[in-house]
Amino acid sequence: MGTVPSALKHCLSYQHLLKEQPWIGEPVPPPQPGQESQTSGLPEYIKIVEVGPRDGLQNEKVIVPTDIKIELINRLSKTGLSAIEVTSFVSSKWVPQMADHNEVMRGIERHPGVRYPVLTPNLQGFHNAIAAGATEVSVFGAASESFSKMNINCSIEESIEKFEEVVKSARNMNIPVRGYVSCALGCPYEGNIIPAKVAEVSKRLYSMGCYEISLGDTIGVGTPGSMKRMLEAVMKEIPLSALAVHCHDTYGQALANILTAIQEYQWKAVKMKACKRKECSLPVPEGMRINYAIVHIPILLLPNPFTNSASVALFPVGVAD
Ligand SMILES: CC(C)(COP(=O)([O-])OP(=O)([O-])OC[C@H]1O[C@@H](n2cnc3c(N)ncnc32)[C@H](O)[C@@H]1OP(=O)([O-])[O-])[C@@H](O)C(=O)NCCC(=O)NCCSC(=O)C[C@@](C)(O)CC(=O)[O-]
Repeated sequence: MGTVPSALKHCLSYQHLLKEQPWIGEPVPPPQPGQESQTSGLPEYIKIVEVGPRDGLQNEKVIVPTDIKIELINRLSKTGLSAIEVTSFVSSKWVPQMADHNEVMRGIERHPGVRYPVLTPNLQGFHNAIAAGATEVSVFGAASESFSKMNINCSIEESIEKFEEVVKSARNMNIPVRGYVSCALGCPYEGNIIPAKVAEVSKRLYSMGCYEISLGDTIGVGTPGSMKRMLEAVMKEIPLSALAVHCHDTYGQALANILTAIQEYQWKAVKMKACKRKECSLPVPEGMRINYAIVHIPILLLPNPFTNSASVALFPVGVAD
C-alpha cells in the first residue's frame, strides 16, 4: 500500500485498515498498579461533529449524487455520532456541490439524539434551511478580511451584521446557532492571522448568541504551537464550554493540532477546577467542570469512495456543566 496516496487510504474499510496497521485493533492493556494510564490528562469524553457531507463534499470536483449523499448521512447516523453537518444553504452559483440542499435535508432519516446542523450565511439561507426542516444552523465568519470577501462576498463587519439577523431570527424560533471562525491559524490570501483577531471575531459571534464557536484551521497550516497560542488568546474571551476546533489535514497536522487543543482545554479546565477548590480569586464560570471535549474526524471508517477528500476534518473541543 506504500504507493497509495494518503487521501485514498481514507476510503479503505476498517478491515483493510486492520490488515495494514494491525496495532489499531489491538486491545489496550489496562494500566498496571502505579503505572499512569496513557490517556491520563485527557478528557473522558470527546464529542465528534461530523462534517464530511458538507465540508468534504463541497470540495469534490464531481458532484456527488443526492441519493448517495442521503445514504452517506443515513449511515453516519447509525454510527453513534451526535452531530452531523448535513449541507449548506448557500448560493448554488457559488457552491454547486451543495445545490441539492433542500432534497438532502428533506431526504435524510433523522435519528433521535442526532443533531443535523446546516450552514446559513444570511437570512435568505436561514429561511430556506428552516423551510427544508433544519433545526440547527451555523453561521460562518472569518478572521481574515480577504477570506471573508472571497468566501461570502462581504467584509467581516458586514458579515457580522448578516449573522446578527440570522441569530435574532433563530432565537425567536428556538433554533440553536453555531459560529465558525475560518482562517483561525492562517489564511490562503493573507498568510498569518494574529490570534487577537481570531479572539475578536469569536467574541462577537459568541456575544450575539452562538452557543459554540468552532475555530477553523481552514487550510491546515496550523501547528501545535500556533494552535496553542491562538487558543490562549480566544480562551481569554470565550468560556471553555463554548469552544470547538475544526482542523483540516492538508499537511498532516490535524491530529497533532487536535490533540494540542484537547490538552490545552484539559489543562485549562483542570486549572480552573483547582482554583475553584482553593477558592482562589480567578474567575470560574458557575458550575463548570470538565465533561467533554469534541473531536470530529469524518468518515475514516466508511468505505465510501466519495469521501476521500473530505480530509480528516474538523474537530471541536468543549466543556459542559
Ligand atoms: C453568501 C453568499 C450567498 C452571498 O452571495 P452574494 O452574491 O453576495 O449575495 P447577494 O445577496 O448579492 O445575492 C446574489 C444572488 O445570490 C442569491 N443568494 C443570496 N444568499 C443566498 C443563499 N443563502 N442561498 C441561495 N442563494 C442566495 C440571491 O438570491 C441572488 O440571486 P439572483 O438574484 O442573482 O438569482 C455567497 O457568497 C455564497 O453562497 N458563498 C458560498 C460560501 C460557502 O459556502 N463557502 C464554503 C463554506 S465556508 C467554509 O468552508 C469554511 C468552514 C465553515 O468549513 C470553516 C473552515 O473550514 O475553516
